[in-house]
Amino acid sequence: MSFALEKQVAISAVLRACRLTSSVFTKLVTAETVTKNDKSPVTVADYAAQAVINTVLSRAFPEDAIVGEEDAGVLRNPGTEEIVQLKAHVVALANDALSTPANSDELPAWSLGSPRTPEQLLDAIDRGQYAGGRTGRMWALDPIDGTKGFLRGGQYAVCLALIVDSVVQLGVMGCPNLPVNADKPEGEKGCLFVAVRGEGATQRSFTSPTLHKLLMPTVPPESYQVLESLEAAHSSHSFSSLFSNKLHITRPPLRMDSQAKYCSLARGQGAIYLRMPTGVGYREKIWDHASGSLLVQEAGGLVTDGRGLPLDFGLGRTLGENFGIIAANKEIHPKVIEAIKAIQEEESKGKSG
Ligand SMILES: Nc1ncnc2c1ncn2[C@@H]1O[C@H](COP(=O)(O)O)[C@@H](O)[C@H]1OP(=O)(O)O
Ligand SMILES: [Mg+2]
Ligand SMILES: [Mg+2]
Ligand SMILES: [Mg+2]
Repeated sequence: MSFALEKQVAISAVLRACRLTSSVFTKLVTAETVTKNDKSPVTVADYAAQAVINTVLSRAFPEDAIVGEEDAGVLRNPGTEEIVQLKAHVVALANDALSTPANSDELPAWSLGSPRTPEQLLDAIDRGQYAGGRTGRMWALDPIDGTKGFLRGGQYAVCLALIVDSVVQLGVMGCPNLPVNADKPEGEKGCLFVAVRGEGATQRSFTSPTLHKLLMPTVPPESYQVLESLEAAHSSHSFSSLFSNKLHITRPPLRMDSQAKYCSLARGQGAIYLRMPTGVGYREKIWDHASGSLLVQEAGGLVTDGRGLPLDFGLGRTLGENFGIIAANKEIHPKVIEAIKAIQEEESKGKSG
């Protein structure tokens, strides 16, 4: 199945959300960032982008479920003047993003309906509360993946995937701060990555609708480089350094926030995306890996957990008991799994010896 309509709708929704997040960044004030219960940040832009994308999806596919990262709980109980203003700003940004004219290849604003009331937009955010599961159609949405990257002006991605009966069929990611040409870091920024299962991985700029095919290159061992999280709390940097020693990798790790790592890997930067657990029992979320893992697979790579097991998108909102994430091209991937096993064996011998 080609999912042509789903692809067009997802591209339009992600591009609208990316324009919104980019416009917010330059004007963001501290009061517009809230700390969630898990201590991670959420900003006015995360809420507004989720409102925009869920509104577009609900209009095009009213029956589809959505598993989105954010919920509107904080905005529904405005206990302080700051939250009242945050809610007003979310509403204004979302309505603005839904009503501005788009490029000719996108869904036109008129097709998205008239301005939404605050209640409609909060309801749109909360359409993302679906619990996930084994069967049926559902969208996985991360309105801003890498909120810390967004806040520091680094990499972040607006990530949307369609999952049907636990299998990711479509992935669309917008990376506003990623250069269109990886070899020209100071050139035009704003890349959209699109993958459809069985049809390949593609990239385009935000401004031109032409999709360019991505194929992961063969990488000689002396050019291996590890892609990993910038945040040491998100993946084990110490394991990564043991791993680099094991494979005699001399290049320093390429650290960046968000699923921009999958995007970079798919277009030939780095060679191995290594995300090993830090040991605090964090469960990876499906919206953090659905679109990126499909992109890498469609570009010719393999994505599994650290034991070589496939990622299971049918377990609910998380990937369950998965152990880390490994993405690499098909030649390198088995070597990575082997190296991880060897390090773990050495570590356990060290502990028992
Ligand atoms: N303790 C954690 N371990 C692993 N990933 C985390 C943790 N806390 C948050 N994340 C999520 O990891 C992703 C960012 O990882 P990376 O380090 O690859 O940029 C984000 O989705 C982030 O959420 P968020 O979407 O809120 O930014
Ligand atoms: Mg978050
Ligand atoms: Mg995320
Ligand atoms: Mg997020």
